[in-house]
Amino acid sequence: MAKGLLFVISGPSGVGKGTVGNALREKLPEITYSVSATTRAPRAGEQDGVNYFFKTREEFLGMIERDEMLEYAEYVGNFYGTPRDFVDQTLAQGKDIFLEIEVQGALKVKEKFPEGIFIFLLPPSLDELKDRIRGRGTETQATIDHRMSVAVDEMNLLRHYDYAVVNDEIDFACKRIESIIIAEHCKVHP
Ligand SMILES: Nc1ncnc2c1ncn2[C@@H]1O[C@H](COP(=O)(O)OP(=O)(O)OP(=O)(O)O)[C@@H](O)[C@H]1O
Ligand SMILES: Nc1nc2c(ncn2[C@@H]2O[C@H](COP(=O)(O)O)[C@@H](O)[C@H]2O)c(=O)[nH]1
Repeated sequence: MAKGLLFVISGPSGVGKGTVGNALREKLPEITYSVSATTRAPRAGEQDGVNYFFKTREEFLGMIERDEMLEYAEYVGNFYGTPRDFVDQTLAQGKDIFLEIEVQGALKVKEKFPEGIFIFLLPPSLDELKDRIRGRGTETQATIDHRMSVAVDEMNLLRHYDYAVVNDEIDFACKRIESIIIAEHCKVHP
């Protein structure tokens, strides 16, 4: 059986990875998403095992020691990582898998899966990015400032990606990503 394709969608915090991801899941219910582990505290409404696997720092470090992470990164004071087994099992079943992760982690995945498809979601502008993070209402002013300063460094790493998708309108961004998925599956040498 042919293995599935691994898609990585990344981009700065607040650009809309989660929002576009949710819209894609509605349109393409067959898509499998990896659920990350994090040491960040849950936000209101977030559920363990659905949005993230919420871990203590000790539990997370244990997962790293046992080599259970495909990649992990420390981002704005918390650890985030992709559990390896679920990704391997999904690909082995011939299904595509989608990772929604920040840029340091995406580059680590690229070292291990150079055949992966790396999509960078861009904001229409930095001002719009700041408005989106602020508008979400989940971060303190200090965290917004920290995330914005990281965002500038992250956008300088766009050259390592295969595709750049501007998230101006959710529907347009979804269509662009759907087109990438279709094109990747039509490749003679995927
Ligand atoms: N195309 C868009 N136009 C306007 N607002 C948007 C758009 N896409 C997302 N948003 C809004 O921007 C905010 C941030 O979106 P979202 O939480 O999906 O970003 P994210 O990239 O997943 O963030 P993080 O990396 O911090 O998890 C949300 O309030 C969302 O409703
Ligand atoms: N390297 C990884 N980054 C991840 C993972 N899961 C999520 N993320 C990214 O972290 C930031 C912050 O997320 P938030 O939920 O606190 O806003 C964001 O860019 C996520 O995409 C992961 O497994 N590895």
